[in-house]
Amino acid sequence: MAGTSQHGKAFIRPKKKAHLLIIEARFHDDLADALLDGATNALDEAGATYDVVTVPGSLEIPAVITFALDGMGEGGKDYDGFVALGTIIRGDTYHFDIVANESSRALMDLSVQEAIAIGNGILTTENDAQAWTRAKRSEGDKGGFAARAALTMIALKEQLGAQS
Ligand SMILES: Nc1c(NC[C@H](O)[C@H](O)[C@H](O)CO)[nH]c(=O)[nH]c1=O
Ligand SMILES: CC(=O)[C@@H](O)COP(=O)(O)O
Repeated sequence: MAGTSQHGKAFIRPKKKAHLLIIEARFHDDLADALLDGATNALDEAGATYDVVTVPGSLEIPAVITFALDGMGEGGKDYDGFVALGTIIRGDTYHFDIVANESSRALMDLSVQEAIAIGNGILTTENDAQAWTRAKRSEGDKGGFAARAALTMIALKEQLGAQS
């Protein structure tokens, strides 16, 4: 099936027992369950631990990462990385482009400017069918992919010397 390759050899695991924050947008509830199932399964398999916070829509995800980063400087919980989960399905208006482009742009800005490990598991699809194919753990498992991507970025940060 097109678009669901897992690129398994690209994934590496951190040496440390990583603790991550999963931020899930539940705008599409059942799809959110499927993405979370994939992400938590991948982190469990890797021996990582995680907290989960829920937001209404994908546009809220990047700010939660900023809240967590601010909290880490103020005695809050430490996170080694972040997993963003959500589904954006095209509707009739330009809103799709706003939500899809701005959520990804903000995640990219955060990852580069703050040097943090983020796995982007926000689906942007034309319809429900495309979303389900990608969200299900038994099919595209994009939640699992995003979690493994976050772990890989944590490992690369370890290897390249930037300490969190
Ligand atoms: N249409 C979708 C949204 N829209 C909601 C926004 O993300 C946001 O919650 C709202 O504008 C309030 O700030 N979110 C998704 O995750 N998926 C969609 O398809
Ligand atoms: C993200 C979307 O496009 C969406 O859910 C909004 O739908 P619409 O553009 O029909 O208002």
